[in-house]
Amino acid sequence: MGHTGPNGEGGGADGTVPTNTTVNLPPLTLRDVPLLTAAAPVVPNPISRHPYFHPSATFYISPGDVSLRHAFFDLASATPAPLVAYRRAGPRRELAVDPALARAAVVTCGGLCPGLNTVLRELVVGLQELYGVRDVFGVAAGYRGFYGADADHIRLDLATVDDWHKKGGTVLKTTRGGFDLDKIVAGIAAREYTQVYVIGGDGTMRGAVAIFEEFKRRGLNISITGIPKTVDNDIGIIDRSFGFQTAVEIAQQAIDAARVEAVSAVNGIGLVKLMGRSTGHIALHATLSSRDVDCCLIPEVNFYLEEKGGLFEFLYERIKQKGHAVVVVAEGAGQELIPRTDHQKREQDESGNIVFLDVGPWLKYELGEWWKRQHPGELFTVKYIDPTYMIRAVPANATDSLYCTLLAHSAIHGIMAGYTGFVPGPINGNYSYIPLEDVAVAKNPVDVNDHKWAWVRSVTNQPDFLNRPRYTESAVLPPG
Ligand SMILES: Nc1ncnc2c1ncn2[C@@H]1O[C@H](COP(=O)(O)OP(=O)(O)OP(=O)(O)O)[C@@H](O)[C@H]1O
Ligand SMILES: O=P(O)(O)OC[C@H]1O[C@](O)(CO)[C@@H](O)[C@@H]1O
Ligand SMILES: [Mg+2]
Repeated sequence: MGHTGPNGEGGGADGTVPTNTTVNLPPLTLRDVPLLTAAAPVVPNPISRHPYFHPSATFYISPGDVSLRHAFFDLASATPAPLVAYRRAGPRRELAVDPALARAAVVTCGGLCPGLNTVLRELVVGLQELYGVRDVFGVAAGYRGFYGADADHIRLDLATVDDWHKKGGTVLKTTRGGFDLDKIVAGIAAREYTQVYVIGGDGTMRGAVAIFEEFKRRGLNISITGIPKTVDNDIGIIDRSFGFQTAVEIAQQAIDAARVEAVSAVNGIGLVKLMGRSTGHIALHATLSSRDVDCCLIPEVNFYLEEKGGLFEFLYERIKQKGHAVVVVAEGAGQELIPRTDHQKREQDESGNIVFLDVGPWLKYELGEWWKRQHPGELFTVKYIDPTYMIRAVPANATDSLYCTLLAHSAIHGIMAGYTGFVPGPINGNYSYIPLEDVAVAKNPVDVNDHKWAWVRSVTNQPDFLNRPRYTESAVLPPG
């Protein structure tokens, strides 16, 4: 069978396209990244003069190279979506920045994530070894470090960062909050930084956009790039964020332990809570990797506890079938079901993120109470495991280390080419430069209509919770 062209063109009477026929694709839009307005005169890339490494003819990215946002196209669609392209990341033959005049600042913001130190190390290594940038500074403790004391600006060199990739966390320290745009930009200008590398999650990217705009408003010839970090994998457009795969791997240990505890009890349930505020990627991938999970609860899927088709009835049935059950719950799942006080409804962290209630102990308690009511006298055990910080406070695994290295180097190549206000990241495996403003607003929820969630459902055989009987409102405690 052939494929139908976008407008039914090129095919036989039935509208199909014979194989090996050229098909007209929709127009292509380049989501370009900005260039520094006052880029320096063109400088040949110093990598060309490297004493040991002689770049091949294809080493440099050509000015016309782009990567496509979507790898799949529906040739049968009558209204095909426009194609979106991004500039390919990588070294350019000619630079718009003179490395001899560059002064770089690197900073980490937001929560921890495996690989932060690897990115920091590779930024220093790439800037100094590949491009010969002498002045590289680590800014301590997140955005507030930019307007902190002299001691918050730490000169970095190859010797200093040598073993950083072996360490979890961030040697530079990180904080939430403290985003004072005027003070940050004034601090950057006062220290005469010419390029700024910001490593952080969605909030950090929104901050970087504000800094980028302020640079423009003040006419400052300083470039900025955001290197996306989030263990939750909740940043859109890019394939995934670094540290995520390490977190999924470490989560296996918690699921294994939960299974052992559940199997070894009479009517045992092993309950594991994993990170994931607004997205359930860690829980989803940990479930698919483990194969031992009977039910995976994520923020994107509403569930209910009691009544027909609910979680508890399902778990009871599963225990009757095989003697035990394992449940993985993402921290953001079921938040609307947990009773909360007015104060709890308003609570925020320093960055303004809503503070979630702890779904794990709540679920364990509700499950225990339900069992006592429904099955009095029957033995029952829930073992609850909360590996929250254990899955992110570790060094990156091999896959993430490689990823962090390529991200850091992509960021440097882009900055040296004169780009600013961009995020480096893989799109369908191709490292690309994406406008910061696009990444700052692009979310990455689990698509419950795509194959991945269907795989979870087929691996766990869990209910879809669509036949919710009586719960229609959030459970809310009376004021006080
Ligand atoms: N809308 C915004 N505008 C400017 N700055 C922001 C904004 N949102 C957050 N920030 C700042 O960005 C920094 C990091 O934000 P946040 O604590 O939300 O972490 P994050 O970058 O989202 O990382 P993660 O949530 O993955 O740990 C903080 O200093 C915060 O003040
Ligand atoms: O306790 P902290 O450091 O504020 O971070 C917790 C949050 O950070 C994240 O790991 C995102 O980085 C979330 O999954 C989690 O809710
Ligand atoms: Mg965030």
